Order: sequence, then structure tokens, then C-alpha cells
Amino acid sequence: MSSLSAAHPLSGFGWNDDRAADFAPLAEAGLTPARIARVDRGRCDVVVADPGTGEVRTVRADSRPVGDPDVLKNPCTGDWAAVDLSASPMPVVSALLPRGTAIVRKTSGKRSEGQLLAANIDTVLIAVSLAADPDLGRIERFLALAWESGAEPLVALTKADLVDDAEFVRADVEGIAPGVTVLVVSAETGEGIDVLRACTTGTTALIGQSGAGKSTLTNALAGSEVMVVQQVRSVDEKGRHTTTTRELIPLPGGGVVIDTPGLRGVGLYGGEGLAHAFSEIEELAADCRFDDCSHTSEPGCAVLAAREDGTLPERRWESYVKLQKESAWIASRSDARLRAERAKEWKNITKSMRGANSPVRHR
Ligand SMILES: Nc1nc2c(ncn2[C@@H]2O[C@H](COP(=O)(O)OP(=O)(O)OP(=O)(O)O)[C@@H](O)[C@H]2O)c(=O)[nH]1
Ligand SMILES: [Zn+2]
Repeated sequence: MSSLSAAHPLSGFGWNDDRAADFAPLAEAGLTPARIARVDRGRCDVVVADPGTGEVRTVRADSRPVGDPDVLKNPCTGDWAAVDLSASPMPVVSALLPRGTAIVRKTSGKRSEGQLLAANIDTVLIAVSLAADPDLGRIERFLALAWESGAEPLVALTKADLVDDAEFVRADVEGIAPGVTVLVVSAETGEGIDVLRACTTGTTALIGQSGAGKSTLTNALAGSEVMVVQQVRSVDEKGRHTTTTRELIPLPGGGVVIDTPGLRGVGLYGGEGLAHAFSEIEELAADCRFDDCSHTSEPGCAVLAAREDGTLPERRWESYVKLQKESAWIASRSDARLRAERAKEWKNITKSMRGANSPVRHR
């Protein structure tokens, strides 16, 4: 980060020279840069620096002007926006800056719609409690979701103070997380928190099951009680345990944390993330004799050979097949036309970004 961006009041929230360049034409139009902390039915809370005093504060703004029928284009926690602070009766979000990364999951239930969890994330921190036997299949799912977002996954095994053999579990999890750092931490004793802090210098989104210790970890990183940790399970009207806020929490040493609500299920949305999450299988498949090998009975199949000699554990293979089927199902159910349009649009955006460095103004 250059001295220029470091001096900006919002640099603690991830503002940098690239954002400033994207924003330049909007600044000329008298708009103020803001980072979206929370979105709530046509309104959102944004973090802005007061144009006069430079004081950073959260204001409520009308986000309907950037609303879009496509849920994935709607404003989301972590998005950068251009806000008209002088609008009456309340500030208005006039434009969104182009997104870098985004965490998208399939909504629960039978529908194949995507749900945006957070945008412009550098690190997806997957919290897994050591207090229960690790569910490797679930961690693989989270990893695929994380890779799919475009951000770097990181795993934190939490509540290390509650177990004796954390290293044993760490080895298991490392075995199913190729290319991913797996840390053992405890918010209670402080174990591993410094290392974690060093890994979370950009924007970090915390994901994990309810009760994995995400909010407690956020507090430990922030060094203060910024999140309300629920000691007692609170239950919404459908009987589910939820954390309803996903605010942006600035860390003392730089970096921002987004604490997402506990995820019971993570449906995969898209498939590229799977290839990353199971990279050793992709590598094996590259060695199969036939390019279109189905890894079921073909001679010279490197995947079958690895399953037979045990280098590829059966559980791992089955998990891969299951998640692949699931993501193929979603791909077939999702509106193919819509996806194609989106891809085209992103291409155009990238092109125009390269050409004029101009931000996208949402209709
Ligand atoms: N012993 C111990 N308990 C912890 C630790 N971290 C969290 N806990 C406890 O685990 C419980 C759940 O922690 P939370 O931080 O609320 O979990 P969460 O992942 O944010 O849960 P949701 O808000 O439902 O998504 C709380 O009772 C915490 O006190 C730890 O390092 N050690
Ligand atoms: Zn094969």
C-alpha cells in the first residue's frame, strides 16, 4: 500500500490506489466513496469518511438506485460504492465500483439461486471447531466455496484449548486442503492468534458453521469486544440459530474482517472452486491415458490406480464425486441464458476497465 492510500481515512477499511483510480470520475461528480457494511431491503449501512473532517462514520443510505433484478448484481457487504451524501431525505448509493471477488453460495432449499455473502474479499477464513470431530466433507465444501470466490482460503481450527491432540486433526485437515494453510488457534488462550493476524491483513471473510467460534475469533483479532458473542442460542422464527449482522470490522494492525452468519448448509454455486479444492485429483486425471477418462474402468487410469494403492483415499474420492454431481446439477438448473449474459457483461466490464478505467454505473 502506498503512502497516498495509507493517508486516506478509509485505508483501514481497504481503500487503496486502485480503488481511488476506479473512483476518480465519480469523485468529479461530487460523490463520496463508501464501503458497504450491511444491506437490508433497499437500505444499507455504509462506512464513509466525512468529506469535510475526514472523520470515519457509518451512515444509512438508500440503495434502491443500484438494486438489480439479478441478485448477484445487488449491493453486498464488502462492496465499494459511490454515495451522494447530500441527497434528501437520506444519502443515496448512486453506483457500485467493479467487484474483485465475491463469495456466492446456493440458497438453501430446492431453488438454484445464488446468494451473495460478501464481496471484495482477499481471504476466506474457514473456522472449524476442534470441540467436535471434524466433518471433512463439510470442510471440503467450504474450501470449494472459498476457491470459487477468487479469494485465498485459510482454515482456522478453533477452540484448541478444549482438546489435547490438535496437531493430529490439523494433519487430517491439511490432507484434504491442498495448497491451504491450516492454523490451530484458541481465542481463550491466545494460541495462534498472532499468526492468524499476520495472515489477515487484507479483507477477510469468516465463514463456518454456527458455533464454530467466528465472532469470538473476530473479537480476538480486533482486540476488543466488537461483536456480540451469543452465549445462549438465539432462535429466529424458523427455529434457526442466526447472527444477523455481517459488519465490517477494522483490525488494529490493518485489515478488515467480515463475520458472516453461521452457515448450516453451503450449496456450491459454480464449479471452478472444486478443481482447486481437489487439485490432487485434477493432477492425477491429467496423467490418465485417455483425455476423456471417466475414472471408472479405463486402462491406464491414474485415478483408479491411486485409489487402488491407497494414495487417494476412498472417502476423498467419494466426496469429490458427490460435490461434482451437485455442482453439475446446479449448473443445469441455473438459467443458462442468464449465466451467459453475466459472463458477457463481465467481459465487457473488464474491457471497459482496461480501456477507460471507468467504474460501472448500475442501472
Ligand atoms: N473454550 C473455548 N470456547 C470458545 C472459543 N472460541 C469460541 N468459544 C465459544 O464457542 C461458542 C460459540 O462461539 P461464537 O464465536 O459465538 O461462534 P460463531 O461461529 O460466531 O457462531 P454464529 O454466530 O452462530 O455463527 C461461544 O460460547 C464461545 O464462547 C475458544 O477458543 N475456546
Ligand atoms: Zn482416469
